[in-house]
Amino acid sequence: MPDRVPSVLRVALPLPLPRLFDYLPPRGVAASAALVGRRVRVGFGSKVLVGIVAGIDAPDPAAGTLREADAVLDATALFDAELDASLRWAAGYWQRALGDVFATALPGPLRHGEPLPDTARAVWRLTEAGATATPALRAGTRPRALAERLRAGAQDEDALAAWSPQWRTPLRSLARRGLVERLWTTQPVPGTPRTPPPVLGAAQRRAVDAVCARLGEFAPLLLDGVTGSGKTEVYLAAIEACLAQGRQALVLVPEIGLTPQALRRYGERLPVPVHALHSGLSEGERARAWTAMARGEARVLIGTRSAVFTPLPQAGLIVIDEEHDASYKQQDGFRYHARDLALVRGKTLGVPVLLGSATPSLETLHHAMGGRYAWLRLSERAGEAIAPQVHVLDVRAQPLVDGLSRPLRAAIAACLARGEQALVFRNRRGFAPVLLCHDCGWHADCERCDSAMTLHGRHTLLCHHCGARRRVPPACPQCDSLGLVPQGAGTERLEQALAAEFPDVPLVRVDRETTQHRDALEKHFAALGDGAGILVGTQMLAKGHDLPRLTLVAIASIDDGLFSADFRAGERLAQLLIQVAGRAGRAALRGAVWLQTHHPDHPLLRTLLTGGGYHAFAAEALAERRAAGFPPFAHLCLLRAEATGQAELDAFLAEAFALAENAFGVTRHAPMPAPMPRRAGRLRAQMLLSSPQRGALQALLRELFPRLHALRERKKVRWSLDVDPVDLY
Ligand SMILES: Nc1ncnc2c1ncn2[C@@H]1O[C@H](COP(=O)(O)OP(=O)(O)OP(=O)(O)O)[C@@H](O)[C@H]1O
Ligand SMILES: [Zn+2]
Repeated sequence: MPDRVPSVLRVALPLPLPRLFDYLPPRGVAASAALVGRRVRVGFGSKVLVGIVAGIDAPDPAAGTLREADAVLDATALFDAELDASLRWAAGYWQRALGDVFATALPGPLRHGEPLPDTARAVWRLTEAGATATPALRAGTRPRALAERLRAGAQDEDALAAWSPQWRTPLRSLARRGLVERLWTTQPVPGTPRTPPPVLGAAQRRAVDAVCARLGEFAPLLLDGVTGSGKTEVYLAAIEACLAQGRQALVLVPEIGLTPQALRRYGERLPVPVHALHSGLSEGERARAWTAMARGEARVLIGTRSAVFTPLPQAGLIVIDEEHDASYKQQDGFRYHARDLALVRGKTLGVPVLLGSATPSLETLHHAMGGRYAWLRLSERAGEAIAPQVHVLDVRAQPLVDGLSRPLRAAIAACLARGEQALVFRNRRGFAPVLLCHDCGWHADCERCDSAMTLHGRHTLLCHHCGARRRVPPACPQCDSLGLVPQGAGTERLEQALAAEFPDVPLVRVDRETTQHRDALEKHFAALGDGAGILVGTQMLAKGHDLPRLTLVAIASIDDGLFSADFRAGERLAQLLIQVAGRAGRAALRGAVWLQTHHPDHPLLRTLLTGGGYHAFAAEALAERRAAGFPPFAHLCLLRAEATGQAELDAFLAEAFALAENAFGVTRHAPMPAPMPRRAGRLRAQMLLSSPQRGALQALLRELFPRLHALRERKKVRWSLDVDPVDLY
């Protein structure tokens, strides 16, 4: 065999090891560059894995006999040149094995080696007989309404489902009479009846024009618009312009932003079917949406974090709604940030990336202030709505019963009496955050975590960190007193108190427990009706919802967030407060916000609520970050480690610390316990690296990552590198 001829496949396997694996091509297949980007099935130890050919190379003379790959699974590469380049960049930047990154980017079925799915969609249209018969169908019936709808054009099943959850019944009735027929197509279906857009305000118009002027080139743009200012209308208009140029659009939304309500809004306004990609879908549905975009059949995709990995062969625009949202950062495994990856893709693709928020992240705001991002502002609410009035309620000298003061109860009562709706916000689920012994001060802590257990109902203690559950003890385990009292109020307790006080209005609780399914939120809103009513809930209520009768937002407490040690805690809290306050008075009715606090003079609250609002807060916070050397003025990487024994943990971090010794331009901070030093029975510690130069930090990480993998201690320690961590926990 002539040596040094490229004849082995360098395969990226879905393993956390930072290297590629060499295989001979399957018998009868030549190792050519054309194989790069295709999936192969290979034996690995006793297992069979699906990997992606990352390159073709000459065999390493030092390597022993190589195994043959079992099969090549694709006729062409799965990732186009841009996506391939972006994924390689992501693997390098967030320090993750390429095989793992490739696997994350693929929908489940493709990752497991299945063929690309069939992407044809079922479409219904009137038959000739149906077109003739429609006017004769009984008026006011559902079959008639459906036939009228189909007269305007054929509709795919998603559009019908968005029109009515019970669409199948009238459809069957028409089908039985031969009035409708189904066909399968991969083409977008034209002629879907659409809701006309509102007339845009001047600021909205300017923003749309600014985006449209940049179509066809990379441009990062921040759409900085107060809550209810009509940012979504700007996205929609920009997407329409992008579609009119024959290009595709990708819209990213936060985890909980993608309600059926939001999907319907896009679906009814855009002239093409809107595809969705999120964790509520089956793996097969996700693979179909991914493939339809890859083939150019789908033109618009809305999805959560992982939708950022969708191929965009005819990209025109990327929109990131609520760009500040923490759910864009993956918090385990491959810790990528979807917003940042979207910006990199936008640059490679040469398309604008539109970041929207009422409370932009300090990083993004800093870029806008420095002129690196175009800064589009919407400072007023759209249509008739005006900004809500804010009242800060000093509760230091007020008796709180079940977490609610008398003036707040009165404000809620007045709101309900006007036939309007109130939202009572508390970012703690459960009945009470702490169970305390009134006599000796004992409180119920988790046995496996350094954390208090939350009381749920009357009898259950639950750890929100490890899921541990136990029954409330009959008496204090320390002093036998019977005086165990719940301290503070979670959503469950607020719900009970409000139900007792206002028994005649619908009351809905929205938190993780009551909102398991994706359409649960919509059911909750439906149960609220459109008269007087109360919503109680956590931050799930803070985002994106538009309830026209909602005029009062009551913030029961955010005091526990005011004194957190995390450098981003203030930013998070400010964003949450502004977002939840932004639910009040979004339509014709004026809104009000009431905030109960024991710290009315806290600088964050003063600046945010009575001073200059979010931008004044952000200016102060940026000055503090600059002084303290925190992002965006420094770049961080957190090495997190956990182990069952303290000695292994310390030894691992000591070695890591030593490895980082000679890094140029990077500060290595001494290892220390994590803010929660014990979780689920494991000890946790961390080491922070920081640098004012992204490049210097990246250079260190490139060296450090493989060396950490080679450490002797690594086997007993679970560790991860978190580049640009969103929190230090
Ligand atoms: N130009 C307009 N004229 C009249 N109504 C409008 C206009 N633009 C938007 N609206 C309406 O104002 C409301 C708020 O708009 P939208 O949901 O787009 O705001 P947003 O900025 O995305 O809000 P948030 O960030 O708070 O979720 C919606 O009911 C929308 O239909
Ligand atoms: Zn626990």
